[in-house]
Amino acid sequence: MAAEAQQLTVPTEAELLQGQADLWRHSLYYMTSMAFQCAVKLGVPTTIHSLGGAASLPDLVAALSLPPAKLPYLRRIMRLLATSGVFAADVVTYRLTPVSWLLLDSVAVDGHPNQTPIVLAATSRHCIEAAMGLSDWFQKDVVASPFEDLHGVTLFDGSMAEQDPEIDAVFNDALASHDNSGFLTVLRECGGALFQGLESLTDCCGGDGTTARAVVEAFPQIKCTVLDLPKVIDNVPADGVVNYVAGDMFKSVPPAQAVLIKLVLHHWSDEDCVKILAQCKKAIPSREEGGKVIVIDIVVDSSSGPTHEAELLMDVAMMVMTNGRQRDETDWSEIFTKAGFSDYKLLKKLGARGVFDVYP
Ligand SMILES: C[S@@+](CC[C@H](N)C(=O)[O-])C[C@H]1O[C@@H](n2cnc3c(N)ncnc32)[C@H](O)[C@@H]1O
Repeated sequence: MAAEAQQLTVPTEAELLQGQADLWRHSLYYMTSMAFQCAVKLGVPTTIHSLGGAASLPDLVAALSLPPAKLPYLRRIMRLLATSGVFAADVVTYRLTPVSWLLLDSVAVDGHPNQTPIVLAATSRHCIEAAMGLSDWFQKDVVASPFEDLHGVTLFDGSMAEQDPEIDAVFNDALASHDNSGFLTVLRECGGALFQGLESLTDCCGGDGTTARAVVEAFPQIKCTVLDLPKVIDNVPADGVVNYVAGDMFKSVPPAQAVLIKLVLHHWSDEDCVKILAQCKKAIPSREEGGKVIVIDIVVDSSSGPTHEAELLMDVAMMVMTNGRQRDETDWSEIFTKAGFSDYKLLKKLGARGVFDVYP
């Protein structure tokens, strides 16, 4: 012990000063989230877009109908958000960045729907209070997530709507905008490899059928079925394109040549994923007959940088909000094997998402 203590190197004065600045950063990161939420709620991205893509502070204050006395405060918020990459700034104007392009009302850029609902859900009182309870949660012997432990409901629980319809609507919008984003990129980058030649497909937890309709539009020969909970399916109007089935994926998945399960498994524990995938496997024929499960989900990689940081933040978000987690390729491989699959291929990594073909 003493020998170990002698080897401790005390940080230099300069390092401690840097450490203090880092401590402020880590304690106050939530101010970035709150400033981000504030700009989104005020409608700053859409306003910059409607002003031609560049706006000065006086332009913004006028267009947003803010009291002129708030201009210096808005400057401080915008400076922080420009430093964080949400907006770009030169001496007098603010412009959109890829982040703020994702937050425009009525503008879906390259099939990415407006991501405002995600910002509002992630920065909602429900999520923040659950995250604030993490240390208490660690000391309790409970299996429920901090969110469920605090609020008494899970994210997909029907009783959330009864308890608080407003926040239930925020979460439903957030899930829809999150899950529907980026699928056109998947179709473009690996649609042929995934869907060419398929006769039928079940989208397990396919929500309102947005993904299934995009598949049928690109591959009209595929007969698509969407499975989701009754509370979701009961509110989806028949469209004559997709067959909607209300059910529970833990009990059975409608049979098809392939099952798609997109951005679902990261919400569930390893044990639950094995149960869900086992039901998916029951729904498909053998590999020789073209049977496969298409898993699209986050794959944590070992690199560093903003995408990796986003993957780790999403991992802790899953810990706080659900019993799920984000997984690296080895974790996914173990789950596929435990669920009885013989082989898999990671076809593509698109941003943080991985696209897998998993074979029975
Ligand atoms: C994260 S969303 C996935 C949406 C969809 N896969 C997409 O990419 O657009 C989760 C969906 O799972 C559904 N769900 C949750 N539990 C389910 C269950 N036991 N059986 C069927 N669907 C379920 C929810 O209603 C919700 O629509």
